[in-house]
Amino acid sequence: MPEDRRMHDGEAALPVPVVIIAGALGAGKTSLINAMLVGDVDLPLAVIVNDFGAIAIDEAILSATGLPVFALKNGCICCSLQGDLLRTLAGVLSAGRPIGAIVIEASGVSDPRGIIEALHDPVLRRAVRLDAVVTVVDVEMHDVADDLWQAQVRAADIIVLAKAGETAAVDDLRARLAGMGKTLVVVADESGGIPLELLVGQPFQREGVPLTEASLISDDRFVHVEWTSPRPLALTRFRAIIENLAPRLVRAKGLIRVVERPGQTFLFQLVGRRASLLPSDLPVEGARLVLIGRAGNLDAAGAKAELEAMVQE
Ligand SMILES: Nc1nc2c(ncn2[C@@H]2O[C@H](COP(=O)(O)OP(=O)(O)OP(=O)(O)O)[C@@H](O)[C@H]2O)c(=O)[nH]1
Repeated sequence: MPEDRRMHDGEAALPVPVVIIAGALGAGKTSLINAMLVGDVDLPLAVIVNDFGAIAIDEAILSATGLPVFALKNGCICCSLQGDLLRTLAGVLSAGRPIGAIVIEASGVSDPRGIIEALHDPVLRRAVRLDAVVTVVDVEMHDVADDLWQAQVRAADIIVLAKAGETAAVDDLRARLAGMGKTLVVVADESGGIPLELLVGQPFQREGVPLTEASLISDDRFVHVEWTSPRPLALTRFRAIIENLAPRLVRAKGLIRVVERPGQTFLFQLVGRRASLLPSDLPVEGARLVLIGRAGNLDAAGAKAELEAMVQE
């Protein structure tokens, strides 16, 4: 069981453990954190989440657990938001509530080395201690040739395999990861989680990650569309638009209401070609959507115009 780092009067505070959760867009990072938060955790946690855009879907999902969630929006914490991360961490630590550990969910476009570097801030290092860098890998959908995927894997102390279906696929992936020097590989349970004890308590020893401005993989290879509607959507029209855009989407998520089911919110998720629309208790007026694609492939303005036309019809 991780030690309790609550501050008591007159006691010097121990550094608060920090866990970074990294991984490709849609790999299963939020699901992993959600499963850990709703599990029987005997440690007061705070979560910092880096949604890619201003429409903070992950923040909404994780806030539903009732635990304190702090969002970093409009950028990527590994590069443009490093200063925001440090300010947010300072804010979490000085908020006056007991904090046993801080979980940072990186955006799917983050190179974890930028976050690790930010945590080396000399002042912050007295207050926080990086215990583990976790990279979530989607067993079915990952691109081993992608340099961002490789950077995320190489930076990890522990790899969590999400969406593990066929044993053969898991075995193949384990072998590939072993070839990259990654042998601490855990398969997420049915809820998408792993025991928090694996991550917090004993910091992993890691070699310094050599990092230069030039070697950090920036987030400008992706473009995103953020779109809100005050009115519910026609489901058939929404489906047709998403099917049309899907070949150019890497990731999409959002909360929508549909005219066919008044009063019910749905959580829309798309990773690659796999989409789901599930009832949700999260509030939304009409729709809040984020679509992400590769720069040069997704026409962000065109996609937004299509969505806009849907509610004008
Ligand atoms: N079957 C299955 N689905 C999963 C698992 N983990 C995540 N998913 C689904 O995969 C989709 C993306 O999951 P998220 O947890 O939002 O992924 P993420 O890495 O946080 O996504 P971004 O923050 O957008 O990069 C959702 O539809 C999840 O329900 C898993 O272990 N098994």
